[in-house]
Amino acid sequence: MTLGRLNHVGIATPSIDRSMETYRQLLGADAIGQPFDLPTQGVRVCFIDAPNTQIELIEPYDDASPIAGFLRKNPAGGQHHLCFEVADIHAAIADLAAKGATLLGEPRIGAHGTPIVFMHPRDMGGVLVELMETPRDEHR
Ligand SMILES: CC[C@@H](C(=O)O)C(=O)SCCNC(=O)CCNC(=O)[C@H](O)C(C)(C)COP(=O)(O)OP(=O)(O)OC[C@H]1O[C@@H](n2cnc3c(N)ncnc32)[C@H](O)[C@@H]1OP(=O)(O)O
Ligand SMILES: [Co+2]
Repeated sequence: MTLGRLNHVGIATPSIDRSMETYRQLLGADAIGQPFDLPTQGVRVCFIDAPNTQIELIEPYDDASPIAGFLRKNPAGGQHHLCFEVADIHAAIADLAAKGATLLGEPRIGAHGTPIVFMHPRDMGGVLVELMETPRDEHR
């Protein structure tokens, strides 16, 4: 596999509404999307566009959400994951498995409508990494 673009930085928050306001007021963010639910991933999501990447605000959708677990340990929220693009998610998974990395489950459709998969943080120096297949019309 080849490392692709940094697609987004995932930020866990107990309140998307409050976080949107913080990014708007303190950082001058002016391209803030509408929040939407993604029950299959257990999250409510809102994207903020920065010039070179996106911030993904994520709030738990329910108590079973991975973000609910994260917030129990970090009640104020915080940096949760980095998401890098890959050209072919199945090729990336095969390559990583051959290198002994642990993938967290099967690929699922993520917030950008393409398959995503997560790597265990212990393989990446304590950083939770999401791999996302680049949308077809954005291959470069
Ligand atoms: C919006 C949709 C989608 C997109 O399209 O972009 C998303 O981004 S969805 C985002 C939410 N989904 C996920 O996070 C799915 C993958 N995550 C998981 O499977 C789990 O959260 C986990 C990473 C396996 C951890 O879950 P769990 O084992 O239940 O929690 P523990 O608290 O026991 O943690 C075990 C171990 O991992 C460390 N950890 C947990 N979360 C993180 C994190 N975000 N970053 C870095 N490290 C993390 C935790 O500290 C434990 O470490 P040790 O104590 O050293 O064992
Ligand atoms: Co993400």
